[in-house]
Formats: sequence, structure tokens, C-alpha cells
Amino acid sequence: MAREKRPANQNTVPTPSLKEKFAALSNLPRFFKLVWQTNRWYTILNAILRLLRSAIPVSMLYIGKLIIDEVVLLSKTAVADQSHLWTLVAAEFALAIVADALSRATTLVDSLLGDLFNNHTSVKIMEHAAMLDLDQFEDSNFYDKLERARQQTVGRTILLSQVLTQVQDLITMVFLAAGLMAFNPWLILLLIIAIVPAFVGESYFNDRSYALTRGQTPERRELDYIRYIGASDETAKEVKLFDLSGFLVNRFKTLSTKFYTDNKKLSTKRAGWGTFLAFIGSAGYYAAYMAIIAQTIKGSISIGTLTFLAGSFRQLRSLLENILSRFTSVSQGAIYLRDFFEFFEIKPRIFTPKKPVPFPATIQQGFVFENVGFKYHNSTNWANRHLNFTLHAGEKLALVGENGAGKTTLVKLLARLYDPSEGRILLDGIDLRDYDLFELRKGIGVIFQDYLRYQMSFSQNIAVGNIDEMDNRALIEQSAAKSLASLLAAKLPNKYDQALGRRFNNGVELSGGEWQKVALARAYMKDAQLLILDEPTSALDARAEYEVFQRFAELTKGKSAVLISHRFSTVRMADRILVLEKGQLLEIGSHEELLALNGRYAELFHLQAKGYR
Ligand SMILES: Nc1ncnc2c1ncn2[C@@H]1O[C@H](COP(=O)(O)OP(=O)(O)OP(=O)(O)O)[C@@H](O)[C@H]1O
Repeated sequence: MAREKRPANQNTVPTPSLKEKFAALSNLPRFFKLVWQTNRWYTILNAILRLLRSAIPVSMLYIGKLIIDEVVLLSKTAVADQSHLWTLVAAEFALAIVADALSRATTLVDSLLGDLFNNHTSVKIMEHAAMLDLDQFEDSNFYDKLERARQQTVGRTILLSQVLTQVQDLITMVFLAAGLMAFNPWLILLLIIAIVPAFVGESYFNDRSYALTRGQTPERRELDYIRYIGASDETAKEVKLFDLSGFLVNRFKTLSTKFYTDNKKLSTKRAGWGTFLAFIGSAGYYAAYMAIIAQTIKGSISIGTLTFLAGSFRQLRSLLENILSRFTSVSQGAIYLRDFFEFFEIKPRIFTPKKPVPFPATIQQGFVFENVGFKYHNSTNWANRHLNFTLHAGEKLALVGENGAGKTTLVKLLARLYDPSEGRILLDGIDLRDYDLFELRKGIGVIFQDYLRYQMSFSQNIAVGNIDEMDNRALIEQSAAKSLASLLAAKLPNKYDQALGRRFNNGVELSGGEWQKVALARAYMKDAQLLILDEPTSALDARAEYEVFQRFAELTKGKSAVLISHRFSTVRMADRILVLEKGQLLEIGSHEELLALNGRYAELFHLQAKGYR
């Protein structure tokens, strides 16, 4: 998409044209559909309340006119019956009460509907984001879009009431204009002349501020990020030891000062022009006022009509001003809506085919890599290339290679977090892409080296391995026993219900190796056909690692497994070892075979063994 390639810099974000703004209004029906879906009863109630409110101003003005005319009449003549006058006053009083009640009811319904809308769209964003691919999350353009969509959920609540108020004001204006036309049509013309300059000014400055905010999205993300690393439990240790706070504060100051200066420049200019244009508007109003006064003196209209016309003119002027300036913010809101809906248009590229093959209950042959190559979308280098090998059913395969050799990428391809850029991966003779994605992910258990340390309870930290079994305490305890995490649970004050991490009250922090045992238990939560452990034991002490792998071999008998480790004491327990270099397969075979080959594996093995001698 051309828009995505545009560097998000304030100077390069063009201001939307009037045509673009009108075009953006076409997003409103879709927006209202979303509002309707949020809560149809509140939407209907809101419409009724606003319709009633729009008739109030003209009715008030008209009753006011009748009251004044009646007072003048009573003061000039000797009529004693004042009942008509008091009826009118009572009517105006009743109307004032109704107006106030309607206004409060509208505010209430607006805010309730707004809150519900906020929740509804936040959930939709979370659901949609969960469907998207890993590589989409690794794209900064995508993040900008996600960020803007998130901002929309709050901003759209305002848009909602703005659009509704706009409609209400338009109807009010029709009522008032009809009254004005009945007495003095040319006043409408004067009104328009008084309003247009202010509108043009508003519109210009709103556009500039939209462009400014939109252009600042990447920097705002950076600002949030700096704020987060500057003060969070996860980063505090490094920030202190490396004494980063000065560096972070400086970066924060630079960015925030730039925002402040940019915004200040615009706001100051806006205030200056706003004052001048408002002056033109006031001059128009007083010209009309003088004309009406002159007519009253001449006797061609009554004093009541004078107050009615002056009131109508004043109200129309502020209504028109509001409507016109609101038009700019509504249309800009509608342009933001485009960002919001565009986010929902991002479709995952990795999905279940229309007629998926069910994932095998027991893998028969295994996984076959046929000339598999993969390149990250933001990289020109191949992370994996020309991979040809078979992971047999029930086989334990270890991946060995230097940092960046492509081991993690290979297992991500197995779990279909990415699809190969070239070649294919077959499972029991069928392309991985033909299987049901959900079943595939259920059938494969993966623990990555950068597994998450959830700030949740001990049992929940294990249950995330198979969230459907969250309440199955027996299974959680069994899994913990398998990974040796159960010994740890026994020592915690609240056992399996112990909150982990320091973020929330009474949380207990674990050591790196202890966290790994907890994460490892996740792998045992499901009866996976293929288990992938990406350096899951790097933080374990030597004895614990030995025990973990002994158990792992026993517990996963008959199941396929892929292990990534830099420790050869672990690696040699595998049936076969695959040595990767620069993304390509260099050697494959059992520990003994590779030693006999005397190639890279043998070299690395002896290198490590020497270190222990
Ligand atoms: N998300 C990504 N986007 C772009 N390039 C990536 C991404 N992840 C990894 N790479 C690159 O792909 C190559 C292979 O990375 P990979 O993580 O698979 O290596 P690895 O063998 O698992 O390394 P390590 O032993 O350090 O964990 C590296 O050159 C790395 O820079």
C-alpha cells in the first residue's frame, strides 16, 4: 500500500484536502454500524433525546417573544387579565426544566454508550490482533497502525457524541432558520458572511494539527517505550547498573521538547488567527443587530420580535460556527476512522485452508523439509536455505549451530509461525499449509528461549501451555512434576496459587533456572505429537539439566522432539544432531557418526570438552 511506505514524518504527511475529508465521511455509516452493534437501545434512545432537544431553542425564543409582546401590551393598555401572560411564563419554565432534563439524559446516554463502545472496540482490536501473523507484529508500520487503532477506541467516543451533536445542531438550525426566514430572510445571508472566515480558519488549523499528530505516531511510540524502560520492574536492574537513566531522560526530553515546540507553534498561531476571525463574526452579528433595532424603532416589528430575531441570529451564529468547526473535527475523526478500519483490513497470510487436513492423532512418517528457505521480510539475507532432511516420527533431533545460524527460525517454520519463502515442509507426506492451523498448533508444544514470565500465579504460569485446561489442577501438578517445578511449588508460601513476579502484591520472584522449570512444565500440559525446546535449560545447573533431559527422554518416548542447546552434554542425548551454518545444513547424524566424521560438530564438541578438562 502506498500509504504504508510513506515515512511517518510530520513534514511529509500531507494535509487532507476538502475532497479527502468528504470522502472520509463515507466511513461514518460503518462507524454507526459499530455503534449500533455495541448497544442498539442506547443508540435509539440517544437519537430520540437529541431530536427532542433540537426543538427546544426555537420554542424558548418564541415563547420569550410572546411574553415580551404580552408585557408591552399589558403595560400600554388597561387590560387586567394577566392569565395569558402567566400561562406563557409557566410554559417557558416547564420548557426550561424539560431542556435541562433532556440535556442531562443525553450526556448520560452518551457516556454509557461511549464506554460500551470503547470496550467493544478494544475487544475487537485484541481479537483481530491475535489472528495476525508473527511477522506482521515485527513490522513497524503495522505497529503504527495498531497504535492508531488503539487510540481510536478512546478518541471515537468523542467522535460519537460529536456526530450526534452535529445532527442535533443541524436540526436545531433548521428550526431557528425557519423562524428567522419567516420574519427577515436577508439576515440569513448576513449570517453566512459573518461565519465563513472563522470556518476557513478553523478548518485550516484542524488540518495542521491532524497532520502533526499523525506524523508524530512513531516518535510517540518511542516516547512511550522510553517511559516504560525508564521506570519498570523488568528494566530497573539494567537501567541502574548501566546508569542509563541520564541517557533515557535526555532522549525523553529531546523528543518531548520537540512535541511541545511543534504544538506550541501551531497553538499560538491558531489563537492569534482565531481572535481575528471571531472579531469578523462579531462585527457581522452587530451589523444585523443594528438593522433589527432600526426596524423596531421604525415600528415595523414589535419588541418581542426584536428579541426573537436577535436571539435567533445569535444562536444561529454560534450554532453555525459550531457546526462548521465540528465538521472539520468530524471529518478528521472520520479520517482517523480510516486508520481504524484499515487495521481490521490487515489479513493474516498464515491461515487454515478451506478444506483442511486433520492433524494426525499419531504422526506416522514425520516431517520432511524439501529445499526449505526462509527470509525475514525486513532482511535481504536468508535465515534458512536449502534445507533437506527428515525429522522421523518419534525421533529426537538436536539443532546445533552458532548464534544466528537459523535454529530458532527453523523451529518457527515447524510451528507455522512463518511459512517457508521457498520449498515446503511435509508432515506425513502432506504440506504443513494444508493442515488445520489450530490443530497443528495444538499438536505441537514449543518452549522458546524468550518464553514469557507471566506476572500471574504459579499454576497459571504452567496452564498457559494449554489454557483450555486452566482449571485442571491435577494436570498442572503432573506437568510440574515432570519438569521438576513441583519441588519449587512445595517451597512457595501459597504453593500453586503463589503469585509470581514482583509487579503485583505479594508476588515472589524466581531465579532464572526456576523460571525455566516453570516454563518447561508448559510443554507437558498438552499431549503434543512434537515437542520443541529452544534452549529451555540454559539457565539450569548441570545436575538439573541432566535430570530434566533424562526425564524428557523418558516422558516423550515415541514422540518427536526438537531440542536446541549449546551444551553438548545435552545435545549428545538426541538420536540425531543437525548442524546448521549460516542457515544451511552442514552435517546430520548421531553423536558417534558426527564425531567419526570429524567435521564441524566434532570440532565444536572437542572445543567445549577441552574447556571442562
Ligand atoms: N524477526 C526477525 N527479523 C529479521 N531477522 C531475524 C529475525 N529473527 C532472526 N533474524 C535473523 O535471522 C538469522 C537467524 O536467526 P535465528 O534466531 O534463527 O538464529 P539462532 O540460530 O536461533 O541463534 P541463537 O543461537 O543466537 O538463538 C539471524 O541472522 C537473525 O539476525
